[in-house]
Amino acid sequence: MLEIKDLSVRFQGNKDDALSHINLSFEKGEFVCILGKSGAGKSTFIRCLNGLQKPTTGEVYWNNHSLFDMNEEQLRKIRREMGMIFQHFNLVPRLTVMQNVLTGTFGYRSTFKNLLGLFSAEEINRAKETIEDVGLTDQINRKVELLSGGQKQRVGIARALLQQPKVFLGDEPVSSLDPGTSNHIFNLIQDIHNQHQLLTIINVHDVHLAKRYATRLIALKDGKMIFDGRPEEFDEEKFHVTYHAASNQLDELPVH
Ligand SMILES: Nc1ncnc2c1ncn2[C@@H]1O[C@H](COP(=O)(O)OP(=O)(O)OP(=O)(O)O)[C@@H](O)[C@H]1O
Repeated sequence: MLEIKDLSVRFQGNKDDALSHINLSFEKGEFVCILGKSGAGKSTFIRCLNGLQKPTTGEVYWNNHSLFDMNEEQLRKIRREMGMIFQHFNLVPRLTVMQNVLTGTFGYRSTFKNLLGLFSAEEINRAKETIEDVGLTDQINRKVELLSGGQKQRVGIARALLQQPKVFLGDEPVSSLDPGTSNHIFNLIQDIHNQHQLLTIINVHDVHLAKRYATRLIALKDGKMIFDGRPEEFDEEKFHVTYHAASNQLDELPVH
């Protein structure tokens, strides 16, 4: 479904790769968490998957089509199939829950319609259902700036869901939330993942959370993939290597 071949990214002016020769493939139904300490390359990786970040070398294939050979219109179509949620929610604070969620239809509509803010009855009904799915019906007409962090992330999830995505991408979606709320958000993501049989790929700092929900873990360190396996295989030693060991020890470690 999603295939990454020899993907490397080096930002202009940097002497090291942010991502270095990553090879991976993902299938529908997998719940993948990406681990790694700050600066390991997690966000850059997620941004490559939906074409927001162009690699220096390598390819990302979506159902056998190269993302980086596509024109803007083709890429826009693919992005509709990729719902994305963010650490800082990326909502419009002065708009209501309903208005924010309806922006999830933008990928499907002409710019002219977007500017006029026209939504069909069908779109409005679907948005209402999605807001109900994330448990925010009682907040539907409230401005998003008045909501808690957990509620804001629910709006972000509802907006992504309205796109009817096949892939759900998360860039540290619970890093701004307390542990209890993070659990609730992960429960919700898991329910949605199971119900719609998605491919879910999420960056996360909390290893316990990742091990509880993921079916597959990937660890990055200094842009290199140092682990790819089942959550139960990510033991104390792998944890130490991912978060503490010096980078110059990496060459001695096999990739799992
Ligand atoms: N736009 C940019 N220009 C230059 N360097 C960048 C840019 N974006 C990221 N980097 C560098 O690329 C590397 C990987 O960054 P990235 O944000 O992907 O890491 P991360 O694992 O997501 O970190 P965090 O957990 O702190 O969000 C870092 O060394 C970072 O400084």
